[in-house]
Amino acid sequence: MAEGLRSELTRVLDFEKEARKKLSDFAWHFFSRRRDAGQTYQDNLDAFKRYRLIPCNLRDVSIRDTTVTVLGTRLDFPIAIAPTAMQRLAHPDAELATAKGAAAMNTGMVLSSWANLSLEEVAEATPRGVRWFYLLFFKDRRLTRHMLDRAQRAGYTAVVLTVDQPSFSFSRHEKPNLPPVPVRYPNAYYAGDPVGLVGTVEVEEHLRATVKVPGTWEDVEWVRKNTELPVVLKGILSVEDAKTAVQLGVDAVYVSNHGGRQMDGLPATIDVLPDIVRAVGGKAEVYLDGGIRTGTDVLKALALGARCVFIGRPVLWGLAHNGAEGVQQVLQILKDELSVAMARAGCAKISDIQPSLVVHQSYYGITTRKAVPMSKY
Ligand SMILES: Cc1cc2nc3c(=O)[nH]c(=O)nc-3n(C[C@H](O)[C@H](O)[C@H](O)COP(=O)(O)O)c2cc1C
Ligand SMILES: CCCCCCC(=O)C(=O)O
Repeated sequence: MAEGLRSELTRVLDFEKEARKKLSDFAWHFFSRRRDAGQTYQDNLDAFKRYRLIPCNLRDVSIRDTTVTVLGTRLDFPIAIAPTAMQRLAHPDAELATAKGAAAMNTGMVLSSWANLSLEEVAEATPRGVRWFYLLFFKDRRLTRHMLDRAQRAGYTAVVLTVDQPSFSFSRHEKPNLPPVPVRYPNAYYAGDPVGLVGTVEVEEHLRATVKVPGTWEDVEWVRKNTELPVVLKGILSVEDAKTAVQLGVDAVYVSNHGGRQMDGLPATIDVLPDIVRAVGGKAEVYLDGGIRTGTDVLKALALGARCVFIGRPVLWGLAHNGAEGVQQVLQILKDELSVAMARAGCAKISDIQPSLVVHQSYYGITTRKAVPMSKY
């Protein structure tokens, strides 16, 4: 671990415990939230353990190179930050701290449209960072275009469209998921007010009127044709969707089940990854998130065809623990663990990580059945 980042917390899950101590009840429950019984959330974690690693020994792995190129940009390691809403709930520096932590590690960050700071504020604080922007679908396409232009002008280098949210928690049939205190969403608001929205009722009304749910393939096509930025589709789980995405010319397919927050009963992302990689057939980059907590999780995802993985909650735990430095610590732990795992697996560089490194436990006749705990959330 880099000097200055020494900590008693040596594993990513240590940060979860620390975050619990620091976060308000609302923030803790919002971040931990999982849909219904939490089966998908839990399966994201358990599924990684169902894959076994078969190392190749006696190779020279004394020097490891974890660098990777993602959408043409070089990252020091293939672990980046997934978009997560409302980071002010974790730390007063909110998305600024996350961006600084990512930039310090030379990896990428996706800024959420539900960020509490404007995309320009985040960009100004980390001019050399690698930043992508998660864009909402808006009913008014002039607003979509306005946000695309803002993101590009501020130096964001890709647009991420989240396609697994055909409804939001603020839709009428669900309990609102908005914080009890006034918040700013300067990237979700229009009408030229730079402060953004405050107040729960106002937010809900505005969002119902403005945000287009569900987005459709037509919206994806429109965005692709109306921006020079590469387009990433986040939330793909089916082969059919992956094929359509490729046909529409998207640049990357991002396998995600929204960390189990959107719908329960979905498969673990690592389990669907090989089929998606096959369907994409090298015509777009493939990413994955959901349940990544260790370097061996990352190694398995890369072996099964992901070019890069993203982490959601672990970053929020690091942020809650210690702002930008906490985010950096979480990333450093995963980077170090990946490097060690690569050495033990016989891989000196990322391209040495091949599918033959991973075998599903069913190959050995092992069929673990684990009870799914009922969620407390
Ligand atoms: C508190 C929270 C807020 C999130 N907000 C967004 C969001 O604004 N947009 C989005 O596409 N995904 C959002 N996600 C999903 C993450 O991008 C990611 O898919 C998920 O957290 C990955 O699982 P992990 O937390 O196990 O790493 C959110 C997740 C959490 C935990
Ligand atoms: C009104 C704000 C809704 C934010 C939804 C963010 C999200 O994707 C999540 O999983 O939470």
